[in-house]
Amino acid sequence: MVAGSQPKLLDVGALEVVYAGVVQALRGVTMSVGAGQVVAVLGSNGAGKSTLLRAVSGTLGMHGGKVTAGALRFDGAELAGRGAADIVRLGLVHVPEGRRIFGRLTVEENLRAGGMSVRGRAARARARDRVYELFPRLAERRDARAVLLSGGEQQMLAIGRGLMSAPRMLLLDEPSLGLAPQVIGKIAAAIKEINAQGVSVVLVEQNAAMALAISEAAYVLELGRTSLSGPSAELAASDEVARRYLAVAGEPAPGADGLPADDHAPGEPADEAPREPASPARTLSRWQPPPARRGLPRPRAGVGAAAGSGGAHAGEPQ
Ligand SMILES: Nc1ncnc2c1ncn2[C@@H]1O[C@H](COP(=O)(O)OP(=O)(O)OP(=O)(O)O)[C@@H](O)[C@H]1O
Repeated sequence: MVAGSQPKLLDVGALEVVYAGVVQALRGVTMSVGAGQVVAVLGSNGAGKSTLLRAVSGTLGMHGGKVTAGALRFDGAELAGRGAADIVRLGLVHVPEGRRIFGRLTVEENLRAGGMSVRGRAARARARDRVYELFPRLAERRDARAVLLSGGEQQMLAIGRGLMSAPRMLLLDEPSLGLAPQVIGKIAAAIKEINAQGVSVVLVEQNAAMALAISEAAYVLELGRTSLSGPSAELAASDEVARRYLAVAGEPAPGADGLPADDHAPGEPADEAPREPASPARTLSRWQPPPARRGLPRPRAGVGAAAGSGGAHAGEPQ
């Protein structure tokens, strides 16, 4: 069971999406997110994760995609046929992959752009202050042009900009992409804090260890279908997920709370990894079945102890 005991805020039912009239990207994906939950969506490159977020946020059209079947509801409201701006007004905000911030604008100006739909100067100032409280580093760099920020700071800014319209749910697409482990820990901690402040989160990630550590429930997509779903702890403990998505030979996964031991201030040079996935081994798309591990440590304590764990099952999670 994923969200049965809580009222469902987001309901996706048997969703099918086609790009350019020919590429079938989603083939009947069902997902539900309860109010106050963090739900992770995992899967390899091309599995359909970004497509799922685009469908929910009404941005598929910008990419030449179209929902061809299925249901999409947010807090009971039908999302089909609504434009992206209308969906933001409902309280659903999408932070797409790749930190699409305005490089030539300052941090403050980027945040202002994110709050344009918010009525009232005082409400906008409150939202901005909340972002600066969450990310003190952004406050320090408020007058810096976004292009000069480190990768971690840019990701904070992308999330902060999404928070400016005071969403009820954030759709985060790969916030850890290209960041060093200690920065990923900071992003994970921020997601937990945002959630603690009452915002539900759908977290698309290739960093399965981080995503499972901070989410309550998770869905695994494969070739446009849900192949596994269940409580995150059960998925993390299942042999199949460990074998396919948590195989990190010799590299520590984030701690059980998703936080790193290291606590560098964001923006320091050590923060930013080269702009590519931090490690092939922890990136689902590039993960290859490891050769015989020859005594290498298991990636997480307890992983693999529950082969075929009852909580991780295909399709509908209920
Ligand atoms: N704009 C597009 N036009 C045509 N096909 C697309 C488009 N965007 C995605 N696709 C295809 O849809 C499928 C799902 O892609 P999607 O980007 O949703 O996967 P993903 O799981 O998010 O992968 P990644 O981790 O690489 O972003 C893939 O086959 C992809 O090639």
